[in-house]
Amino acid sequence: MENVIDLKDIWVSYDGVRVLESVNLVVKDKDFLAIIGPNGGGKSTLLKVILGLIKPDKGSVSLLGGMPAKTRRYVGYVPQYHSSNLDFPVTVWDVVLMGRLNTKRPLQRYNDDDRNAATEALKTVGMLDLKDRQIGELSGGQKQRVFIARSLVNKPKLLLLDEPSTGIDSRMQKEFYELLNKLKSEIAIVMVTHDLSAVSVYVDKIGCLNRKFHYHDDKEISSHDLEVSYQCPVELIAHGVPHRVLKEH
Ligand SMILES: Nc1ncnc2c1ncn2[C@@H]1O[C@H](COP(=O)(O)OP(=O)(O)OP(=O)(O)O)[C@@H](O)[C@H]1O
Repeated sequence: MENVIDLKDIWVSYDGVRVLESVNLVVKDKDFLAIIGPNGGGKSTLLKVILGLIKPDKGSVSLLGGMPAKTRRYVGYVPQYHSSNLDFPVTVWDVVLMGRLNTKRPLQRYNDDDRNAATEALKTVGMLDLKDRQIGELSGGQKQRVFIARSLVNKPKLLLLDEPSTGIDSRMQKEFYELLNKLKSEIAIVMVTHDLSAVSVYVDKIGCLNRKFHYHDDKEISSHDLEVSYQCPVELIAHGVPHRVLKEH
C-alpha cells in the first residue's frame, strides 16, 4: 500500500519569513505520530500543507497516494478547539451529521446512509447515548469525542488532530488518548500536541518541528533533541512554558 503521507523537501514562507525548511515526512498506514514543537514552530502550517490548503514554495506533497485537493476528503481533520464557537444551539447528532455535508449536493437531504454513518461514528467514540444533548452542555473531553466522531463519518484513512487535548481536564485525558489508541488499529493518526506526557505514553513516533523537522522513528526522544528543537531547557518544556515567553523574559 502507498504511504498515507509523503512530503519531500517542503519549504514554506509567509511574507518572506521562512516557516518550514526542507521538511520530509513519511506516514504509513496505522502509524500514530505526534508532532511537537514550540509555539510558532510551524505545526499548523505543516498540517495545512498536508491537506493542500497551503501550496509550498518548493517540494512535493502526496496524500493517500495523490494530490491533496483530490484525496483530502478521505482525511478526518479535527482543527484546534475553540470553545467560543460552540455557543449556538445544536445537538451532538447535528454536529456529527454535518461531517457528511461534503458528500452531498447543495440542499440535498441526509439519507439512511448518512444516519447510519453518524450512528456508527458516535458508537465508536462512546457518545451515542448523548446524541440529543446540546453540544454546548458537554465537557471538553466529550466535545472532542463528538468532533472526532464528525471526522470519522466518511470512513477516513487518516485522522489529523490539531492539539486535541486542549479543553480536556487531566482526569479525562487518559480516556481520550485510549480512544485514539483504539482508532489507531484501523487508521493512521497524526496529532499536533503540546502534551509531552501523552506523547511518551501513547504514540508510536515523534516529529519535533521548529522550522526544521527532527523526526524519530520511535517515541524515544532525547532531552538534547528536545532542547535543540524548543531552544530552552527540557525542564521548562515539560512544564509547558511556551518558547516565546521564554525568549521575552
Ligand atoms: N497566514 C499567515 N500569514 C502570516 N504568517 C503566518 C500565517 N500563519 C502562520 N503564520 C506565522 O507562521 C509561524 C508558524 O505558525 P504555525 O501556526 O504554523 O505554528 P504552530 O507551530 O502551529 O504554532 P502554535 O503551537 O502556537 O499553534 C508563526 O510565526 C505564525 O505567526
